[in-house]
Amino acid sequence: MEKTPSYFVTREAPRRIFTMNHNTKLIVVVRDPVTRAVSDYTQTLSKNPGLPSFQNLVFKNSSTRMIDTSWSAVRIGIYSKHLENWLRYFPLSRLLFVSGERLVTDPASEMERVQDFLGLKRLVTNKHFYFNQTKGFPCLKKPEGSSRPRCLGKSKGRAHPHIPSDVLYKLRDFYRPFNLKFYQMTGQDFGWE
Ligand SMILES: Nc1ncnc2c1ncn2[C@@H]1O[C@H](COP(=O)(O)OS(=O)(=O)O)[C@@H](OP(=O)(O)O)[C@H]1O
Repeated sequence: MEKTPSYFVTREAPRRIFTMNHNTKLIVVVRDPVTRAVSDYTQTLSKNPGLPSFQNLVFKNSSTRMIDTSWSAVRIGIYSKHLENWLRYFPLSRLLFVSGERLVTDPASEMERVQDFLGLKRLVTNKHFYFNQTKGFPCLKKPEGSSRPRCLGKSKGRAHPHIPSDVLYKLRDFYRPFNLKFYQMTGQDFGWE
């Protein structure tokens, strides 16, 4: 097993992985691309506090308010475009799309889908998770090799900065057709508004 968020959006990755093993099963966690962009920005901001504001980066120029698709935080969320590249090499049945939202609201059922997809026994179930009020996310009750509960680290589930709502609307409008295309391609409605 191997993971990195960048595989899904790297042009050469499908061909390379297909050449390595054409039976590879691929699991992709996707979340609302607008929240994803803000999350991506938040992560970069944490490493570079002098970064311009989100609204400065998201538009090509502030008067036309055209979305800057060359900004990686925006580009990565155009899931339908990336999926097209993968479908040149892999049938849809080799890909599983996990909902990032349901991974938070109902991790056990998303983990069931993962285990079924991999042909594994459903060993990870509801009883392995609890909702940690302080973290604001589900955590593992008892990870393997430990008797203590474990949440993901500080860099997962960070507070996002406030982004003006008109900026978010613009971005939402931008993604809408790509999201619909993605729902059609995957046969899954992720419910991003
Ligand atoms: N259980 C649990 N605990 C904490 N965080 C959770 C959990 N489930 C999903 N998430 C969401 O995961 C987001 C971070 O994952 P990333 O994909 O950005 O990580 S990485 O790219 O592999 O570094 C992170 O995004 P941010 O909220 O923007 O920090 C979380 O929303």
